[in-house]
Amino acid sequence: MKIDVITLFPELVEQVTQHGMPRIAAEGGQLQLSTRNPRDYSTNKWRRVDARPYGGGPGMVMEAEPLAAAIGDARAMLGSARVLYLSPQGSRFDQRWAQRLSEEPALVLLCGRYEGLDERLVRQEVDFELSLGDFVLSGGELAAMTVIDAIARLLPGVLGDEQSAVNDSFSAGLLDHPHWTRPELWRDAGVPEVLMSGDHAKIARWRRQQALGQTWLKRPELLEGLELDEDSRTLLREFIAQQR
Ligand SMILES: Nc1nonc1C(=O)N1CCN(Cc2ccccn2)CC1
Repeated sequence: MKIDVITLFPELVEQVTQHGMPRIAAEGGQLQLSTRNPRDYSTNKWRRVDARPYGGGPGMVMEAEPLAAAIGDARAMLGSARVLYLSPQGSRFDQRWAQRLSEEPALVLLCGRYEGLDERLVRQEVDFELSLGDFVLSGGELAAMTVIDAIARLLPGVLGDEQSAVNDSFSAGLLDHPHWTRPELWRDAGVPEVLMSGDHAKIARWRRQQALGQTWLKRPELLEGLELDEDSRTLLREFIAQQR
């Protein structure tokens, strides 16, 4: 998968393939990341790419033309690529979006700064507008790096088999089950007996119940979107009964 990121801070975004799963994906050839600075497409000698907003008001707006030219070059290099704009106005990014985007052959990620982009550029060039959440960052770069990380782990061959199980719980729409590791006793707190039993079927069932229970406790709205099978409903009822 090819990703080209249009950003005023290429050196920041390029850090994302220096660590973790994006690094593994880049070294393994599953992910090819490139960056592009809109200032290289500026038509003025100051390399400015922002201007004052029509209608007045604070801050600056990124001009359409340098961004459109950068997108044009990115698309020429990648072949037909969808354009994703990271902004607080977008649809909420989640694991389903990560899965959906990881199936694209190529993406152009657009990182905005200042107060945003000229609306005509958004309307004419942007295919997806996504938000990481209802908060305001300094720019789209950290959001783009987060999206790249979430996509990279889903690319074929990047996660080992044992790790893809981690994905399963999230992609199944549930929160993860809790984890314990050595020492067996820490500050007088031990480990649930079932995890020491060596009974892998029983452990898997207990972990499923914990994932269901933790989701019920912390993010009940996630359960509303799921069709639980009879066994899961039984596990959840048992968990809830134990809470009382
Ligand atoms: N939340 C987020 N999820 O994705 N990106 C963000 C985010 O906060 N930012 C900061 C502002 N940038 C520029 C901007 C400002 C206003 C309207 C559109 N664009 C975009 C990226």
